[in-house]
Amino acid sequence: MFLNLLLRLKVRDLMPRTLEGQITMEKTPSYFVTKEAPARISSMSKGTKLIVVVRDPVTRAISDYTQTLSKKPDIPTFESLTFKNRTTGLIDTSWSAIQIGIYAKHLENWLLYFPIGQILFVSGERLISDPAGELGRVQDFLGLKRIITDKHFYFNKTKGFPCLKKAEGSSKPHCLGKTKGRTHPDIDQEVVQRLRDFYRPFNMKFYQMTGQDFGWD
Ligand SMILES: Nc1ncnc2c1ncn2[C@@H]1O[C@H](COP(=O)(O)OS(=O)(=O)O)[C@@H](OP(=O)(O)O)[C@H]1O
Repeated sequence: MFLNLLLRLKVRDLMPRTLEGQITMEKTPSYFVTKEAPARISSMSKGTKLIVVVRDPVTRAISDYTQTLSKKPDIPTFESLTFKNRTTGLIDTSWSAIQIGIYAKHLENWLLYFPIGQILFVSGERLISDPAGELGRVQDFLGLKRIITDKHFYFNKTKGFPCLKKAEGSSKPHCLGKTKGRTHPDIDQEVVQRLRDFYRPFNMKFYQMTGQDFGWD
């Protein structure tokens, strides 16, 4: 209880003051999967708008593994970490790369504290194929004028991703850094298929809960 209060005070202390006409934002990838986060955020401010970027959980798991591999090249293969028992095909749901992609389960936790309308789900896939469209949804959700449009983006062939025509406060184009948009290792297609089958029911539940079909199957 004391720790909870301390953490609340700390987060609030770290946040800048929000003046009239300003929005204060805070971003941490792990919030969505942190058990204590909904209660803490709700007790700090019930009206907080929440934005969650989600992508196909299978690609997400591979992306997560790619990130770990870049820091620890000696870890076991993705295939061996995926299974508790490869012969029976039992998936290791305690591996965080797998666990995080069970979005329906994490969302249930948030819905105990926030109405679904207070959460915007951004498609990670559309953020790449149509960044302006997806950011249009974000601006609408936040009650902002649609300032960021198609005009702000171009597709950078070398990077293989959309980039900004001009970075903030600069006249130069800007792409995200090297750690965003890495090449993923080739994963055994049988393992990928097994993971698709594993996530399907959770994805369906997630589509139902959010009223959005993310098209991951
Ligand atoms: N415009 C643009 N440029 C580069 N990358 C883009 C872009 N839009 C979305 N993405 C995808 O963002 C993925 C990296 O985001 P992260 O998962 O690291 O984000 S976070 O740190 O968890 O917030 C990253 O995942 P990987 O491809 O696995 O590297 C990208 O697919």
